[in-house]
Amino acid sequence: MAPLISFQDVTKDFGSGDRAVRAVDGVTLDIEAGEIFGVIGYSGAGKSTLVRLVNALETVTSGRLLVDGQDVTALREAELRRLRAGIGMAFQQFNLLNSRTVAGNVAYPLKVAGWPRERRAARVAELLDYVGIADKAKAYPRQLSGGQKQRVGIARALATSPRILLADEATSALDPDTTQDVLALLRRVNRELGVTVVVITHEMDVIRSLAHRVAVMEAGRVIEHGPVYDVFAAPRERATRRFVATTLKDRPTPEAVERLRHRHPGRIVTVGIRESGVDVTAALRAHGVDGTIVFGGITEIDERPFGSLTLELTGPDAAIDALLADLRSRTDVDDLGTAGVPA
Ligand SMILES: Nc1ncnc2c1ncn2[C@@H]1O[C@H](COP(=O)(O)OP(=O)(O)OP(=O)(O)O)[C@@H](O)[C@H]1O
Repeated sequence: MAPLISFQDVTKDFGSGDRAVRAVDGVTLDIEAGEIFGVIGYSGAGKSTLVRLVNALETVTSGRLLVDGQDVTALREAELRRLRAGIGMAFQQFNLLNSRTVAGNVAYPLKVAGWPRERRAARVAELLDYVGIADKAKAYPRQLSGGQKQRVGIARALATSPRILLADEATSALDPDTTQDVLALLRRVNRELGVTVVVITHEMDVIRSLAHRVAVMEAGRVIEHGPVYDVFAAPRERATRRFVATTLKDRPTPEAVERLRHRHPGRIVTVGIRESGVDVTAALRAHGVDGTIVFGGITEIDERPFGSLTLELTGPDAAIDALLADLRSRTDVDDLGTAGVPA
């Protein structure tokens, strides 16, 4: 099946001459129908610009961008309107109309699309019910919490039953609990309504708990992309490693290793815990080595186990070496050595 969104060497420049800024730089990337695709990067990396090209809020400078098989750069105004009707967008700052009620905000895109009043009312009721704020229909945005405002934003984005939902830092203004609620809603939108969701974020936790695949952006370029699990398990680029480190914190920093050495004179190693399953305890027993867990963390990414354990190993050197060789054949092992004898 052809991808729903296909960036083909897409570049976007703002301004020209000395003041030109290349916000998106030669991006080639496919987003498949039905997936939740995450785009992560630090501020200014070009994430917002990249997704704003999809609904033609920005125009492509060079390259080709296909959305649902159509070359966006070649579309005329009437066709662009149709394209945009098939793409919803949720924003960090919600972008609600403060002078309109919740129902009025959700009805707005339907009005623009020419829906008659009765059908609009029924659709709004259905949407508010779906996002869980049916009781707020008559409230005004200023009377809502951030999470409620984002539910309105998502209901509005879904009003015309788009195939694609672009969520630009949709949870960045929310507290952690509310963030989880909104992420759960986005997951439902994807699973139950079959909407392809593109999330932009600078938070790896959002990617970890929501996305199937991820692209990491830096200075306008996609520096790495793939299934979230694979990118987490084997990050190739420095920026990616930094993002991964922010979410799990399972591996000791150099300072923490120093502290560990003071408390634990034995050999310290970090063993990756992966889906392939490594029974560390059984391996210790088999090689006659004692192990004390001194650091670590295991979580799930895409519902698969992921993390690491750092252990202090004590026993004959040869036995420890044999143990490490055995573990290395099954997972990644980082040998941090012993106090005074770094590996
Ligand atoms: N309309 C514009 N005119 C000029 N430069 C722009 C415009 N929009 C974005 N840029 C520049 O393009 C680059 C990428 O910005 P963009 O907003 O896409 O990044 P981002 O990764 O989404 O960052 P943030 O998370 O801070 O929004 C930045 O250098 C920004 O200053």
